[in-house]
Amino acid sequence: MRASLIQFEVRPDDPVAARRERAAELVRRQRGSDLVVLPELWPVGAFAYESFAAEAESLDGPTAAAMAAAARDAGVWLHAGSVVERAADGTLYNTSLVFSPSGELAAAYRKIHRFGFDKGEAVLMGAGAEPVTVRLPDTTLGLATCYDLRFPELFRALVDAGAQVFVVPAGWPERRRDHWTLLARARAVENQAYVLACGTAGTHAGVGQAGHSVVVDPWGEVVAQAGAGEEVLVADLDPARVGKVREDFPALKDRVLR
Ligand SMILES: O=C(O)CCC(=O)C(=O)O
Repeated sequence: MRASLIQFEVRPDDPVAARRERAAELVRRQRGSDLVVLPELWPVGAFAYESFAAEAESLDGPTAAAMAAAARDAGVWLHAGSVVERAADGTLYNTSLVFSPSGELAAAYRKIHRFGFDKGEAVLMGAGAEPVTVRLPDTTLGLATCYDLRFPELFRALVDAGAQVFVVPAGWPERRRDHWTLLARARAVENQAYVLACGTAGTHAGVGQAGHSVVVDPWGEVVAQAGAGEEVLVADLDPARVGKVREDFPALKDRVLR
């Protein structure tokens, strides 16, 4: 199973429409992959708080439409990263979208742990409530977004729901890059699952981005890792390896607290 992580650069001077077109074109170029992943809030920028309300869209808005078409054109499963969703009651959410190769919306996940403490996303957005998994032909994805990576209980809930591959779009800051790789590996080791962690490149809203998207296998080994700039990171996953690691070293069976 081939995964392509598009470590997109949110260029501050690009209008949202241009970012959308560029991202769609990058997805189309991944024909031959099974799963393509984009990062968190790439249409607006994860730290461009002042633009969240103006750029919010519904789940059949322009980004969803462009991503559905790109998934269909490329014939891939597409985790399209996240958008600022405006729900019917006006609440904003940081919502990840997954499309099937025929362009159907297969899943939407509202980020549960909002980042910013007393500002930014934490005050501008509502919190999601439901862990989300997505069944693919060969595996099951578990969805998490950026700051969620710090909350192992979410990943355990996803494992209990059958997840074998965690997909984590992010806009992780350069300042905490060490945490990014460390936490991605920790979530892989403790859950004996693949982690596909796809961040952004460049600087937007004055926040330098970590890049260094990473694919970690169920033993915690780094299979592939990007550099700092815009890049497509390609890695081959063996879905059978999850079952093999869980069978050979059955630590998940020794859980006591649920
Ligand atoms: O947890 C972190 O260090 C980064 C989190 C973050 O930037 C986010 O969730 O948008």
